[in-house]
Amino acid sequence: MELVLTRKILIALIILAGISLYVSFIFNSCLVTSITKALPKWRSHPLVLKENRIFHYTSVRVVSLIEGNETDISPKYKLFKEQGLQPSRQLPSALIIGVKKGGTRALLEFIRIHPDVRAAGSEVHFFDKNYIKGFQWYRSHMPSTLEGQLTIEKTPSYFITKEAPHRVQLMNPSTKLLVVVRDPVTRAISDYTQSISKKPEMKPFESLVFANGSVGALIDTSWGPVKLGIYSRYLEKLLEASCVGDIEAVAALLSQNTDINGKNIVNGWTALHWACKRNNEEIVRILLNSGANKDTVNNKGEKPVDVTTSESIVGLLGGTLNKSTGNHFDEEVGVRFSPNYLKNAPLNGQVDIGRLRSKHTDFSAMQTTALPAAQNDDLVLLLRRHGSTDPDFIEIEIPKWKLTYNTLLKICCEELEVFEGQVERIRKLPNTRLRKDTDVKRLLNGQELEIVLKTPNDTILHST
Ligand SMILES: Nc1ncnc2c1ncn2[C@@H]1O[C@H](COP(=O)(O)OS(=O)(=O)O)[C@@H](OP(=O)(O)O)[C@H]1O
Repeated sequence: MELVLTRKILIALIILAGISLYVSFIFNSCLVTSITKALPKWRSHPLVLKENRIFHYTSVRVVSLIEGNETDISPKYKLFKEQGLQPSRQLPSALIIGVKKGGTRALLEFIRIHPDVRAAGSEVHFFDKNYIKGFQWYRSHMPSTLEGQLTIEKTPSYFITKEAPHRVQLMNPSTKLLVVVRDPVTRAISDYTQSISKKPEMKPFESLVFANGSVGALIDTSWGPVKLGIYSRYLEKLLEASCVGDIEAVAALLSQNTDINGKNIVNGWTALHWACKRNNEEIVRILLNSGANKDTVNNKGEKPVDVTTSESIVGLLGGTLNKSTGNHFDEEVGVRFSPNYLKNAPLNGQVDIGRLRSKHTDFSAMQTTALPAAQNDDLVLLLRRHGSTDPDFIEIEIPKWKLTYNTLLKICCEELEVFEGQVERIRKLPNTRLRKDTDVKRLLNGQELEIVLKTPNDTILHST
């Protein structure tokens, strides 16, 4: 009996060993086949080449946009995350830019109820106080969004920040701007109430709002809370600066050797007259750099300098401010002012630059596109900081018409978050130093650039 049992166990063990051997053989054969199949691929595309490709062409620094998001407790965000969707941070496509005490917080809160809207919680103050920190910094302050969701931010002081419109335009010309206004009197009271809550020693409202402090006198329109309530004063500048396409159109035309001093056949105005009239310093600079004649007179005998109210433009033109020009805000009569933008509304919403506009087919194409054609005419450059531990390049885009050494330097500094004064040189890789505008104008798409800093250890303002 015992002998029979031992034999049975022996047979079972032999069968088990046979099965194990067979399974092991099959498994190993599969492995060998896959490795053999994979090897030729590795030989023709070595891993090291792949890494080089990433090294050379990665355009955006790899930053985790999901980790470190513990503070984001929005239920809808959690829900999306649970569904395995990958959110990322985007620059805002809409901004609530003012006005202070106009109900901007309420507006933002109402809009963000929509599930496809995500908003930065607090005021980011990028276009006024934090612009130097660069767009990467700005983006890092935005909430995570999914594809199709809209990012929105509110900072009421953008409305009164002179540089804000141009800066927003540089970020994205099609950014939607929302302004909520309120009865200027109640707005002023609300503004004052907030100030006095912080500074209880402030004088009473009545003694600040009237010109000489006595009730019933003229309103002091230079006092902040009143001044801010004269909305059209700020709106006018905003609307002017929002004529995005025209700045680029002027440059596009100039690049085609158009008649820079061409006059409008009806009023004799030149492009420089219009740029001055609209206090558009950037266009004035472009025109002057391109050889515009500042002494050309229109049919009324006015030079460009005679139609501007901007002291800085007057400085550029080397003249004196014409106080008798009826276009400037008349401070002495308080709230009486001339709405330039409406009074001189250009045809089709575009600056009148005389015959230049109709001369060029490229230009007429620009009128019909939502984004200026110059956007398609951007030069894409690859940029990194010399000696950085991060070897990746980032992509930067510069409109070709804007290509000057200074513009390039400015954009590079903004992108890499360094001060211009810290830059020792801009190097076109592998070994050419860029020195002047003509060097920059010769750059081609995809050119790799390095910013070399004077003191590498002290240059990073913000780590990413
Ligand atoms: N829905 C709605 N409609 C009208 N007014 C409203 C609304 N919601 C808020 N408010 C009033 O707006 C004032 C605050 O404005 P802001 O949010 O723009 O303030 S801030 O600039 O961000 O500090 C503040 O005004 P005061 O109470 O007079 O100070 C709010 O009461």
